[in-house]
Amino acid sequence: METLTKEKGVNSFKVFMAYNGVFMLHDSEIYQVFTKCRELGGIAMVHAENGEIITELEKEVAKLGITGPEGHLLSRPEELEAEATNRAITIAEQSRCPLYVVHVMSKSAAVKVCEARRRGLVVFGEPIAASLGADGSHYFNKCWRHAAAHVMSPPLRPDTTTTSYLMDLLANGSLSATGTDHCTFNANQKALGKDDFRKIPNGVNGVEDRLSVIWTKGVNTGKLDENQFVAVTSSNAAKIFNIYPKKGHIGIGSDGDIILWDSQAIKTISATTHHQACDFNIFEGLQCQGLPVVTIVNGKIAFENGQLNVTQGTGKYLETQPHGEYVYQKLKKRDELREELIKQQKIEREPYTGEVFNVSTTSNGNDSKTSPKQSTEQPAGIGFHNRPPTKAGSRNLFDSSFSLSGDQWDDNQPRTQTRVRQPPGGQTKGLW
Ligand SMILES: NC(=O)NCCC(=O)O
Ligand SMILES: [Zn+2]
Repeated sequence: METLTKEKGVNSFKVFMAYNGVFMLHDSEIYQVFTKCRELGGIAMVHAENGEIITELEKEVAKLGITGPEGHLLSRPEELEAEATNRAITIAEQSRCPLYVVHVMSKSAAVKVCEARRRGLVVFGEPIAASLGADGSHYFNKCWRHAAAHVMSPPLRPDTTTTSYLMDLLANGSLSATGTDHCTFNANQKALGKDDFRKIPNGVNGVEDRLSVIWTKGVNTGKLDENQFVAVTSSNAAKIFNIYPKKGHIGIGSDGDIILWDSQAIKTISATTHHQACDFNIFEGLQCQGLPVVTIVNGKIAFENGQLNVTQGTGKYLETQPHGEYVYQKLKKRDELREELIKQQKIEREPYTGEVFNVSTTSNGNDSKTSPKQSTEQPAGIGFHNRPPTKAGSRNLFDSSFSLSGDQWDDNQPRTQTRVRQPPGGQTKGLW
């Protein structure tokens, strides 16, 4: 990560909480990535789904005889997206790392992003063209090819109000930018999973249609105004990833990447007319009003009159710098204040000078040495368990510190009786 940031112009890192056994990271690993990311001034990105539970649900669904694409949806309920989103936010908060949640697909995951932002955390949520323009009913389509073409993760949601809900959250600033997660496969590639939904390659289209889908579903419905459209499709992302105003802005000094937009132009999206090397389009049949009519890239016309005019190899790698102000300015200030606050909470004490006993409570790996030792110090013959500590060094939870007779392992150590004069619930004369 350090090499990428310092030498290769990379300022964001995506971690996966799904794809168990392949890309999935565990919480401690995510914490380490986020901590490093924060140290480098980068932005952590997350694919938020609970990969371990997905594996279990996949097995259950398959056991019930479901092999088709609907199994993909049934084993990835939106609660698993919301849980992981919340967990990623929690880890980001603890590591004080800015977080960008990619492909927000469900209402409940989006709500987790909203709640975090309401608490002032530096968290951004990105719905995509697919979650704003399509829904999960397609997984139940009778045609295998059709259903499989929609397989992506997290999946499209069967709740058909999800698309407009996510658009509302873009409009009120709770979600920040829109992406596509464009990752297409032809039917014969999706067919890897023809007998087992778990083997269908994940991914759908989005790049070509993103702007028209968002204009149609966002601006034409009165949810977004034109300026918000520009913000959520372009300038917000440029700010978050620290390439503004080179990108995301029209002005002197900015790159000549511009589209001319015709808000009245109409087209019906179809795989038969699109410009993508893919035999399916998840927006097939969607009538869009609002289209790019001319696309200018780096000052040159790349698309006009429905014709693409690009030369392979003219794209440029864009380096991104860490510690972008838009994301990091307030984080730096917060760090200063946090350090101050922690210092203020330090308590000056006289050092403890009494005796120190070994006890059975081991809470971390460092105590593992004392645990076997203390077990030999227990009074002999009273029948306590003597299990060694767990691999992680914690007390073995099967190892009780009590015996059936009521004896306790430290009965040989002196105890003092305590009279509680002001117990909760009122005074008593008895002993507690
Ligand atoms: N999203 C998806 O299904 N495919 C792309 C890989 C990923 O981000 O999960
Ligand atoms: Zn992903």
